[in-house]
Amino acid sequence: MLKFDFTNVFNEKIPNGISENDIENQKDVIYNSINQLKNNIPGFVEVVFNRKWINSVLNIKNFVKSYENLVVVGIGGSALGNIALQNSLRPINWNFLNKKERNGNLRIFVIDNVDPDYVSSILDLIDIKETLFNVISKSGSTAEAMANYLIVRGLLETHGLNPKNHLVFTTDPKKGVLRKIAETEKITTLEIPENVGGRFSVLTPVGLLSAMAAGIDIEAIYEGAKSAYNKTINEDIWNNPSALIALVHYLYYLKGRNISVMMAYSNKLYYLADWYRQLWAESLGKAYSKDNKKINVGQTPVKALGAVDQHSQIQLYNEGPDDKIITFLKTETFERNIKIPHSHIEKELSYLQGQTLSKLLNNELYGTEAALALNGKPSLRITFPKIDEFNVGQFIMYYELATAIAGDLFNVNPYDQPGVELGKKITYALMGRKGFEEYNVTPSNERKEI
Ligand SMILES: O=P(O)(O)OC[C@H]1O[C@](O)(CO)[C@@H](O)[C@@H]1O
Repeated sequence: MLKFDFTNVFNEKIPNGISENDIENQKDVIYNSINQLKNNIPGFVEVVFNRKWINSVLNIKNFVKSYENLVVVGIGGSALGNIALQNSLRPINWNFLNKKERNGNLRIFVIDNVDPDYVSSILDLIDIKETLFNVISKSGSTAEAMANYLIVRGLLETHGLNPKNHLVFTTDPKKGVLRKIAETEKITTLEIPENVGGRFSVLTPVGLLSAMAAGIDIEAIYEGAKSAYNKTINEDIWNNPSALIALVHYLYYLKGRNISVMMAYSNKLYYLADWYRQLWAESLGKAYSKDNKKINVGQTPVKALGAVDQHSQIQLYNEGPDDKIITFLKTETFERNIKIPHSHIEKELSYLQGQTLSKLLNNELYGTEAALALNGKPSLRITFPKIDEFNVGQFIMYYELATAIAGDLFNVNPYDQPGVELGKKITYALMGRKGFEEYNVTPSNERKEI
């Protein structure tokens, strides 16, 4: 079970801080929000109470396990959840282990960008004959995902391999070009539920396939997610992590704290912060309210890694503008630990010798947290007793629900992303896609470069 500590959110040293009364005053909005989550269960919650999605992935387990590598091709919500699960629940050196050390499980790669240096370097690493590609796109129209799919497909054909044997399409059940191709060519497909958008889709087959392929216990992730939902639909606001996360971020936003930093004191948890960035940014950064008034709201999510970013960001967090609320992610248990040896007699080093790295890292967290509190900066802390499937499942569901509740507080629709469309259309026009001519902009002539 994750533990949540909001003590430093209510710290009296914070100039223009929030009080427990401020939370109590929002109870009605929260009750409405929770009732919505109970009576009108969102698609991203429904999936974890339905065996269908896990079964759809287990059905192709033997096919998947016959490969050495799984390469996910997708971007945004189709990639970030995969990356977060892989990095938090498998060792950081996973892809360097041999098959026996991986218990027969697959190496996992994610191609989410269209930087040719990056794509080539991943393709260089794998033996294509031993590789299964999971092309993930809800819409089937995202340029980056489709370009990389075409590259992979071309490569398979160049090697004389039957694409059908090396491809899985994870896409909308009815719509989109991937669905059409899959039907014509009888390519294996997994469904992304119609009512679950990309950034909320990690617990659908989008995230489940690569997790299963890496030997991650997907049932335990679901158990964690279910327990988070059950805790969130309780009306005791003080015992409701999702509601409190949403509320403290919203109330501090109203007081000018328009940046939400998630600072993980664990390299494994860092990728959850990356996943959170899309969730919080795309869901809450909106021009219009639910009742169509121009409001231009949103809180900018930033990720940071402890202790590394103490030496790059913390000066700013401690002394810079009062525009941030910080969430610390902590783990009580590391898979491995390292004792710092006694190598010197110099007393400047004696405080380190004989101690462990885990103790140093967590004390760095406490030090940073205390310094921020003394400087009047709000922070909360989420503790993982252990980084395992159950707790990661909880974390994901708590944050998806917090985002839904924050949508009500900010009075925006957390499930759309109209602001992404214009840039996409201009790109289509620049790439010569028919039907998008009106979006053509002249990229170079009118600009001045020095
Ligand atoms: O799965 P798709 O449809 O390719 O979309 C990828 C990503 O693009 C967006 O639609 C826009 O950035 C995200 O919401 C989504 O996660």
